[in-house]
Amino acid sequence: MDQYERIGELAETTKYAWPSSVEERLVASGKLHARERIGLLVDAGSFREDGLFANATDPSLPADGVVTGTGTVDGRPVAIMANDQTVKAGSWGARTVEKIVRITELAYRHRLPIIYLVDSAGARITDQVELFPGRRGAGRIFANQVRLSGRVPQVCCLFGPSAAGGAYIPAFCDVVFMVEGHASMYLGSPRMAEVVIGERVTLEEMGGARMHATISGCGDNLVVDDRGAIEAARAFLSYLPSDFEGDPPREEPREPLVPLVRSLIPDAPQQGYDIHRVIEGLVDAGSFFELKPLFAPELVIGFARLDGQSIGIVANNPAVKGGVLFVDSADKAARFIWLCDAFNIPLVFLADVPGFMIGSEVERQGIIRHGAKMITAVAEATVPKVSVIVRKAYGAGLYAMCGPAFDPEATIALPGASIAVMGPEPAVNAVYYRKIQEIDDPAERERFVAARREEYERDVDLVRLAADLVVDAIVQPEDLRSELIARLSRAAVKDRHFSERRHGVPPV
Ligand SMILES: CCC(=O)SCCNC(=O)CCNC(=O)[C@H](O)C(C)(C)COP(=O)(O)OP(=O)(O)OC[C@H]1O[C@@H](n2cnc3c(N)ncnc32)[C@H](O)[C@@H]1OP(=O)(O)O
Repeated sequence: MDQYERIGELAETTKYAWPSSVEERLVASGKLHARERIGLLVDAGSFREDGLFANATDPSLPADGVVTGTGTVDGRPVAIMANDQTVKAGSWGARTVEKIVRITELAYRHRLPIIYLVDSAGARITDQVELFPGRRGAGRIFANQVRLSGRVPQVCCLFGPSAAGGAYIPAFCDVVFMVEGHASMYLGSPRMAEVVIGERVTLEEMGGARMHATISGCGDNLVVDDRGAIEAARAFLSYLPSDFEGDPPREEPREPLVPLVRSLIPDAPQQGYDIHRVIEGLVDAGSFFELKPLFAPELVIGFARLDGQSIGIVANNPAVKGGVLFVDSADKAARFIWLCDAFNIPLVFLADVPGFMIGSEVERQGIIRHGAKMITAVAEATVPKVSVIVRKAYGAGLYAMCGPAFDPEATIALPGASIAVMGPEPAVNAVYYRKIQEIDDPAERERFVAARREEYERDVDLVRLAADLVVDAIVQPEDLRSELIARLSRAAVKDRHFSERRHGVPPV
């Protein structure tokens, strides 16, 4: 066998010579191999691999357990890292780490979105001296990811474990799609927790996909299988530019299937309704791509298209907990606003918010700090932003949903909207508490409260707010879509300078 043939054969065996036991395990688990995942992700024939022969002197470690390279997705170049779970559970040896470090550096230099296809046991414990502590050890992956953040999109599809150090790759990504039943993320495995801190929990309780998508917020969306994760990654990328200086791709405009009509929004401020119906009535048909739908669902975030242009939507959902803002909803909004602002995606806020939650439980959780984080993100966002008061915006909820003080291109109200420091009931109670207590006769007390309530509502009448230039326009529901399209297209030339400084010190 000459050198040409030898190299050809080595390349083939490195890529495809999986032992039959591996093949059987993959089929039984319903999982795909790293190379099959890449094949689904990129445009056919576009993948160019680096470091195929890493550790080629050890045939038990093909490519050292990771596939890296570049390809195109919908014609746009991307960088890819895919753990090979069939090689020592996708653990990272010294060459694995060097390959991951290199692909992150290439993504930085060439401004390529990077997709991490993760299925890994973390550091290869048996090789720790070579891979763990040095300048180009595993820590370098995370240092590079932090430098990439906001420069190019970073997407994680999580197909299996991402144990210990490996859990930080998803953590630094803009989005994490987790395959339900397979994906997990944890710093210490259940086995380790039992030994070290005496805790006995299942893998799902410790770091399963559903737990992270509903409770910790470390996962964004659950998907049913490997193909679903890849489809989600491709869809996510379709809303984003390739780097922080690019414009998001445009698509053909599509009218909503069912336009926004008044009857979708109940008049009574406390009555619940699903904000998804309002979103669907505004955006291009089928374009809403919700993120974190199971985490803090009282606030809805996601990408959509308006007249073919990518937008980010931040909307209160009165169908869940009345749309009140909590610690998690504030965090969810803040990170999404940062994402949109980093990648030039205009923001539309749909406010129907009674304010932030009150009570000792949320105070202990730091609701003030978390709320301030959301308000920081809103204030710092320099992309075009439009705030729509759908029905009500009370208290600091108005600020968090990009009220007039936060430089939206416009504050638009629907005709039934109200803006106030708080709802009428608590306001009357706050101001007249003692007087109300002093009235013994229940009927008289009711009359007194009703009269004060009427005075309060006169003060915050929408026409009065428009007369005082608090709102820029009052728009009928059926006209809101065209109003948003016109205002966002005119704001495209906006000066995005914010403040002379290195960076703020936000409350996080
Ligand atoms: C920066 C700090 C760090 O990242 S420290 C890394 C700590 N990592 C861990 O504690 C994870 C340990 N591994 C596991 O829990 C399991 O292997 C997981 C990931 C759940 C996968 O399980 P399963 O699919 O059943 O595979 P398996 O256990 O049979 O392993 C297959 C072969 O891979 C090996 N392996 C696994 N993990 C590591 C590792 N971290 N370092 C070195 N080798 C590892 C196993 O020993 C096994 O090897 P072999 O096939 O028996 O030769």
